[in-house]
Amino acid sequence: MEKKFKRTTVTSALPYANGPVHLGHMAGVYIPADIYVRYLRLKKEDVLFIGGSDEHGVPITIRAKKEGVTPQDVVDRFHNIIKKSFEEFGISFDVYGRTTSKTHHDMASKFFRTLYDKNEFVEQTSEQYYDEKAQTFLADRYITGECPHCHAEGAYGDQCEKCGTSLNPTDLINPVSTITGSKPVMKETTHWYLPLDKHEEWLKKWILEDHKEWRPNVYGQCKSWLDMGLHPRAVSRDLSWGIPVPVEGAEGKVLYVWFDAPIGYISNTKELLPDSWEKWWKDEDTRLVHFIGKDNIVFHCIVFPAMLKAEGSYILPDNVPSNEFLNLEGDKISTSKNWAVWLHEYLVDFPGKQDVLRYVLTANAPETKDNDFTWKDFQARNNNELVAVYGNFVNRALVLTHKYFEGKVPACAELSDYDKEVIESFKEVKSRLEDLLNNFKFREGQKEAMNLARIGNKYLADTEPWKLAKTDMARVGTILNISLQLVANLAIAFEPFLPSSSAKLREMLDISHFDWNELGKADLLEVNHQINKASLLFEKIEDEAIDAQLQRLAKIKKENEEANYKAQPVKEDIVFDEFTKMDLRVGTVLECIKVPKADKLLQFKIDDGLETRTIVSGVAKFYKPEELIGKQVCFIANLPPRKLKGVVSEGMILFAENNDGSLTYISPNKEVKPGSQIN
Ligand SMILES: Nc1ncnc2c1ncn2[C@@H]1O[C@H](COP(=O)(O)OP(=O)(O)OP(=O)(O)O)[C@@H](O)[C@H]1O
Ligand SMILES: [Zn+2]
Repeated sequence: MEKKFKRTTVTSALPYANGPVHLGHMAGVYIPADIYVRYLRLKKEDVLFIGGSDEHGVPITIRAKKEGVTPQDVVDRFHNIIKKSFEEFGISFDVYGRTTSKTHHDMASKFFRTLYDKNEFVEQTSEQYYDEKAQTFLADRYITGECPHCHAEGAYGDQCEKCGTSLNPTDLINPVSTITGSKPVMKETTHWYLPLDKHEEWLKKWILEDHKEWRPNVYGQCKSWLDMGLHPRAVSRDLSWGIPVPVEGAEGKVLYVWFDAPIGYISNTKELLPDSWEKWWKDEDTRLVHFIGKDNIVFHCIVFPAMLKAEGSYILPDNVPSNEFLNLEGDKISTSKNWAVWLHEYLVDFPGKQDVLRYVLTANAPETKDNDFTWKDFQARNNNELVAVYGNFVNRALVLTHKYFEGKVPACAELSDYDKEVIESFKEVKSRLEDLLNNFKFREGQKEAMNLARIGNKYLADTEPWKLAKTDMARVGTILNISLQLVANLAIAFEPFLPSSSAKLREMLDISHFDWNELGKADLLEVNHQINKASLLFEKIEDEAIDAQLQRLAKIKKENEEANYKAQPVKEDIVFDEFTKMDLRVGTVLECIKVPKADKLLQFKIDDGLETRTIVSGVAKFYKPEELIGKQVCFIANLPPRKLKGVVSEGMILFAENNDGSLTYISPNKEVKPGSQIN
């Protein structure tokens, strides 16, 4: 039997304070967590929603060094940007803390010390990479090299971003220090390890047997980690930015960021509730739920539970509803490549449209597999669903009420069978929606809410009250009463998903509050209740706004291609004779025309010093024919003639191909006699 809990602690992954938050973060973690929490609050359950910034770790120190500021400056800046974005999008944290707070330093330090004193760590001395120039060990992102799995260059000491494999610095091929660029040496250092292998037994039972209800993606990832066998994991690092290891003789060592970050959930709870935080973390009647993205599954399902268990006084998570990843226009979202839609920038371009983004990101949430965000889909969902279905229905119901009944809720006359059917159909929404939300199925849940508006639109289209106004006002009253009850139901059903639209709707209905328990009822608005004027809930998004976004992304893509350009590797050696066999010459372009019926081809007449020869080249995309007349070009003179689209080409003009694929002709930098040889 399912356990009945007294309260729920909901955590959402601590965003790393090394950049602002983007669409992927919202779709993966914060919107689903917020929907869930709002839903529980509406049901009047006891719930705490914990958030905060993750402010330690190497990428922050690397950024600080690059910008010539302190790590504290970096995290202060991004903590504030991130916190503000969450507020603007209605992510309703009870507390939003940070891991640089004193409360957290004390909490994490104490946690480590407890495990240390209980002998839950193993201490190991091993040889690790050390940068002699910078006089420092090279943890995580301070070291880079070739990935041993996919052989991509630039893999980091903790992970290859290309293939996603997590790595140890010693796995890297040809490692170099990212601080000085020098080749590191091996040097002995001592660290503390959490022996996950000792926890394997109970973790297997707890996850694989007792939590079969976890999402298949989460369960599957855990199973594959457990099947591979767990190994001790270092929980300290030789770094200066972080929480000092609270053990004598551990100078210059800090807690590994993945050890301290999840403890941040606990610290932030304590920050909010200094005296009563413990019941949210230690009482068996508390249900703990972690919202995260898929790259955090192992930490929340295996490492953090092992830490909690080792400590001994904490509860374990009841569920970890992790999402897969959201991509952007077909490519992986990446902070370092600026391939993202940043929340604060979105609001500059689409002011007041927080709920539109919430809607689209939930409609398209990566709940079972990776999904793609596209601006065209964003526009279509806004225009065809929010505007045409939800907004349209609300607007029609309210406007007609004002038109025929001066904005007063009309009474119901006798109900037709069809009216009764419609009322029945929205009665069922509550249990269906609850079932979906209880099981973290937010996409389907939102569809269910939207279905109320579809029912409403169909009801108005079928009953056509505007045609009855001259003949049967009592019937018009009935139809509008039912429609307005549906509108009130929409305000409740959408409350967890689109909170600001629901607030707007309540304002239009002049009702300050609805109870979740009222969802599905057909008597939410009393007869004669005066409603306010209708205003638009959603507005159409035009093509220009979408084109501007697509252009911005195209520009970023181009800049990334430029930045990542690398020349092709050199071809295999040839023998010198083969080179001398090639007859390379300079010629002067006498004529140049487009080849008829061939988009790509230009036909040249070249003075080669002996005669006039015809050469065809596929460069019509890059040059207008007249631009090339009179220019000197280089060509291969001794290729056998070849027919191209009906024209015989006697040789090949040489072009340099740029990284974007464009072609540029090669010319001697001073005029030479036509036919001059290139040696
Ligand atoms: N594209 C995405 N889709 C879904 N979830 C994501 C995405 N990107 C990040 N997340 C999740 O958001 C949470 C916070 O992310 P975090 O701040 O650690 O950034 P990150 O994973 O380093 O992302 P990035 O490299 O884009 O900055 C994590 O749980 C992570 O799994
Ligand atoms: Zn790789």
